[in-house]
Amino acid sequence: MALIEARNLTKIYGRQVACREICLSVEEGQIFGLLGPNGAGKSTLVKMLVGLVYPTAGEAKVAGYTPQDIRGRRRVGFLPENFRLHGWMKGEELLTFHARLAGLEGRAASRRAHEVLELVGLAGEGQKLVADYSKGMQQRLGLAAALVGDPRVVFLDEPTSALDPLGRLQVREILLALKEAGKTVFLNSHLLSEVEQVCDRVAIINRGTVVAAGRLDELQAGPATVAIRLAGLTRELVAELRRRYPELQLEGDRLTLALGGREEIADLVARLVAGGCRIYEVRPGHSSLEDVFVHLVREGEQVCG
Ligand SMILES: Nc1ncnc2c1ncn2[C@@H]1O[C@H](COP(=O)(O)OP(=O)(O)OP(=O)(O)O)[C@@H](O)[C@H]1O
Repeated sequence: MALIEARNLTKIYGRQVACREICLSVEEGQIFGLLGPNGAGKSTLVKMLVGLVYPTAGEAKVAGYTPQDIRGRRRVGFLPENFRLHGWMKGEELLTFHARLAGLEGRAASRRAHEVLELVGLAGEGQKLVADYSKGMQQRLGLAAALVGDPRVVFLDEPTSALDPLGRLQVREILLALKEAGKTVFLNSHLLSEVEQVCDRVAIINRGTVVAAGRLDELQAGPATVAIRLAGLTRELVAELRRRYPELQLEGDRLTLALGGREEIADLVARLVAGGCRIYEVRPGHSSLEDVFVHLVREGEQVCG
């Protein structure tokens, strides 16, 4: 069942098109990653999905309701990118306040505040003023506030930008625990390695348009490389291969080629063997998410000038 659905979502600010006819759907229990360069429209898309910005055109459903519907909002947690928490409140007080807003009362609200403080690694810091928290601690507190109402769907806009490597690891663990508990997570992140490690599906947007979407292995299934250790390669065979693979490199007994896809490897090896080569090692490489991202964003720049 799709818990997040966007159909032709478009947002135009004056003459600036922030999002153009975005379609996507996220199944229940998935961690979905949204990637894109600065200004691509990621935050605008999230703001439309959580009901903070009205779309110019198109529609969205989150947890079965339109983003403005209070019944849907009760099921949604949100950590905005540039959030400001009340500095004059203590951490625990702020979370108890958010727990009350989410409908919990009295002891249940303070118990839940304790639980989420612990979940984000701030147990023992709840009596400090939020203004005295470090940036990373404030980000953890923001994440705790997003989770305090036990939402079914969580939108996190750059949740680890202020965190050290250990903090990032903890957030990844929290995201995986949320998935384990059946929650749906929509993650905006610049950190490709983070997305690669936790997301089931990914969309890449550039200049307000989705330029790729799918499972990570599908996105990475495009151009591939292969490194082959071999003996007996003749000049004629090298010339033949170079016509087909202009980026061919030969160093000692190691031949490296850029292929159109991994499925070409079997035919390539068969041709080498038929040409009299002995093969010692075949090592396929796949394109990283970074390769895919850079390729798509650069391609977009060339098309748009
Ligand atoms: N309130 C606004 N008024 C006018 N233009 C806006 C507004 N919010 C965003 N934009 C424009 O819409 C485009 C998309 O911005 P958005 O913040 O959604 O991008 P982003 O992908 O989240 O960027 P970043 O990664 O830098 O946070 C940008 O050109 C931005 O200048």
